[in-house]
Parts: sequence; C-alpha cells; structure tokens
Amino acid sequence: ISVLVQSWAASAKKMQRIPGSLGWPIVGETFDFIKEFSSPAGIYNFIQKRQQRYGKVFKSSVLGRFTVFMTGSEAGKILLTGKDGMVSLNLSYAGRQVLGPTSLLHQNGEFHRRLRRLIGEPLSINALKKYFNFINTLAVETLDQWSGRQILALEEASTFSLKVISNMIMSLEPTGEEQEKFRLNFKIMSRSFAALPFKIPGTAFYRGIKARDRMYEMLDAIIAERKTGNNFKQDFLESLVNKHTKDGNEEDDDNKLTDGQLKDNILTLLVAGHDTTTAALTWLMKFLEENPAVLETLREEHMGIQARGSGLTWSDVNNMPYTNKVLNETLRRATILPWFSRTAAADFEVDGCKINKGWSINLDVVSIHHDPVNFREPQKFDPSRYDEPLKPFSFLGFGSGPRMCPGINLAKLEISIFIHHLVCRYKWRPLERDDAIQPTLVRMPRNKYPIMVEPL
Ligand code: HEM
Repeated sequence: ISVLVQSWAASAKKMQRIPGSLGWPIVGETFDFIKEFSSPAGIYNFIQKRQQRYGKVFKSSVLGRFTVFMTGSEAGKILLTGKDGMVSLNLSYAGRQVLGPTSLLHQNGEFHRRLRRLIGEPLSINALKKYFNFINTLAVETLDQWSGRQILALEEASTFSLKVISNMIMSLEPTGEEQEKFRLNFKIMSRSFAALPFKIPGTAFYRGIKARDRMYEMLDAIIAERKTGNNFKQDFLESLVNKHTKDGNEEDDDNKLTDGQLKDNILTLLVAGHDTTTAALTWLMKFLEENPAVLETLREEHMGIQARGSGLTWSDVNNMPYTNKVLNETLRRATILPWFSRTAAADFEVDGCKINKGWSINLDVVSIHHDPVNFREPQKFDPSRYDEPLKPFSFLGFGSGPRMCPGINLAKLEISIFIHHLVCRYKWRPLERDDAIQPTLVRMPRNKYPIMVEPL
C-alpha cells in the first residue's frame, strides 16, 4: 500500500499546475463520480461543481486514472481535430481487452485513416440503400406488437437495433436460435466494458471475454463459409471478405484486412452502433412525449408522407427536415456519449493550461451542449434552433473530426424509419416519471422508459 501511495503521489505531483483536486490517494474522487453518475443530471453535476470552483480545465482522479476534464469549443477543436496524431482515443483497459488489438478504436494516424476508409465504404448512404426494405419491414413488424401494450421502450429499441445491425453486418435472421445466441453473447460482452478487469472465473469481465470468444467462433464459421463462395450474401461482411481479406502473401496491401482485423472491427461496429442507437430511440420517444407541440409538428411531416399512399420510400427518409432537427435536438439534450476520452499524443496548451503528452483527457460534451452561449435556453427541447447555422464545435452528437461517427448514416436511417411508423400509428404515455440515468458509458434512462402504447 505504501509503494502504491508513493507512486500515486509522484504521478500527482506532475499535475500540480492544473487546478482541481485529485481526492484521496489511489481512490481519488471515484466515489463522488459514481454517486453523481446515476443522478438525473449524470456526471454533469460532478463536472459543473468543479468547473465553478476551478474553471473550464480541471484535474481529477476517477476510476483509477488521473484525468483532466475540459470543456468549451476551443478544447473541442484541439482535442477532436488536433494536428496529425496529436490526440488518440483513450479506452478503458476492459474495453481494450474485449474489443481486440486491431479494433478501429485503438488505432491512430495513418492506420486509423485506412481502416476507416475500408469500413466506412459499406456505411455510406449509397451502400445503405439495399438495407432499406429490411429495416422498414422490421420496424413495422416490431411496432405491430406494441398496440395496446405496456412496454419497456429501451428493451424494444435494443432488440430492434441489434436485429438491424446483425442483419446488415452478417445477414443474421431477425428471429431463431442463431439470433438468440448472438443476442445473449452480445449482452454479456457489452456488460463487461464497465467491469473491473479481473480475468477470474465468475467475474463480469471473465464472462465478457468468454462471450467475445464465442462471437469470434461464430464469425470464424461465417467467414470460412463465405470464402468458399457457396453462401453469397449482400452484406457488410461479404463486401469486406471479397475486397479486403488478406491471404498471407498480400501483407503490405493497403486495401486488405486479415481475418483478425475483420473480426475485431465487426465487433467494434456492433458495440459502437448498438447501445448508441438504442439510447437515441429511447430518448427520442421520451422527449417527444414531454413536448407535445414538437410531436405534433413531427407527426405532420410523417402524416404528409403517409397521405401519399405509396408507403415509405428511400427518397422519403432522405428528405425529412424536421425529423433531422428533432434527432439533433435529442442528441444534444441527452448527450448520449457524455464525454470523449483521449490520450494526449503530444504536449499542448488549452485555456492557459499546459497538457503533457500521455495524459488522459476527457472532453466534457454535456457542458458544451448545455452552454447558453451555444444554445439559448439550453434546457428547452427546441428543434427549431437548428434552423440557424450553429457555432463550430458546439454540437457534437456524432462527434467531429477524424473520429466522427462513421455510423451516422445508418443511425439516421434506422431512427427515421422507426419514428415514421411510430408517430403515424401510436400515441404513448410513460408509466412512471423518473429522470435518473443508468450508470453506464452510454447515457440511457435508468427505468428503461416504461410506456403504455395506444393506437392513434
Ligand atoms: C444515434 C446513434 C449514434 C450516436 C449518437 C453515435 C455517436 C458517436 C460519437 C459521438 C462518436 C465519437 C466519439 C469520440 O469522438 O470519442 C462515435 C464514434 C463511433 N461510432 Fe457512433 N454513434 C451512433 C451510431 C453508430 C452506429 C450505428 C455505428 C456503426 C454501425 C457507429 C460506429 C461508431 C464507431 C466505429 C466510432 C469510432 C470512430 C473512430 O474512432 O474513428 N456509431 N459515435
């Protein structure tokens, strides 16, 4: 313990110049942080109290890490766009272990750019067109089950978005044994991200690694089958297997991926795309119910589409101006990813504070999204604020710069289709009022938003 405390104090000394408190030796301010995490305002309270005391840039020690929290558009610009390689993503140890060493999230600089180009192709608007019918049918089938029922919106959104992404990536059927196995393994694996990284049987982390291995086995079998050419499918995996798989002698080919890279990154897309879309859909329903005038205007847009009588089309989903604003406002108010973690890859200065290479930094996005300088009356849910151009680095719902979300088109597609059928068919009311937030990396309502759904 004495050695630990001494090494903690030595590291703490290096941060002397940065305002803020590192709390108790070793545990730092972790307990305070966790307590605030599940309050209605989430970590916003934790951050706001310290910002008032120390200013826009302050240090803390949470979850075993010395961290500098910073906010504001200037910090956003430096951290998100930086000079080449100036900042890199800072994943938790558990996250790094579970996602595998070649995940996009661990890469920086040139390799990161190349990987993004490869996996970004099948996520472009044009490439997504072929999934429109599947997503549309699945949304209708999912909503068919809702009429006159009490449901947990978050559970339903989670099932829907997992079915979409698993079908899109590897043509997994939305029902049946394979889907169930996949769903179970995925849930166990997702839970392990926030777990303490002890690889001991019985722990959440151990179970997560085992579930990850079972998912890799499943992917191995699918990739092997696809390589035989006997089971052709028009999905994400096929486009990567065909165009990009390395076979030994093509080591230095820039447009090829090994099986390991392929698997790590398929898992990365599943993880990055599932909880975020689930949370966005759930918050959207909650905010719409709490803001009837917005719901009314949104419904008009969708009833207009329905009134044409030709059913929802691909061109409709690309032309829903008010829906887009409602989605942006949802992502601003909910701020699903409350902070972006980075490791400083070089020394730099922000708001007069010198940051050293290697330090862990969190950009506090909740404060940027609720700064009255960026958004007048920030607590108000008001989609019309997107009628005007926004200030640079003020809206970060999908991030910005080289690490901006590559799944943005898919997320918008899923959400627009789902919302169209939802608002045209149903009204809903919450079964309890509770604004508490789940203490997970992705912000979601803690009560999973239980609602009673009735036909319009
Ligand atoms: C509404 C849904 C979504 C939201 C709000 C969202 C939000 C974000 C944000 C804010 C970032 C940047 C994080 C940072 O800079 O640290 C990000 C990155 C990322 N997102 Fe999304 N996302 C969503 C859906 C998706 C989907 C559907 C996919 C995949 C199909 C996806 C894949 C990724 C990946 C792989 C990254 C990391 C990019 C990189 O490091 O280069 N996301 N997302």
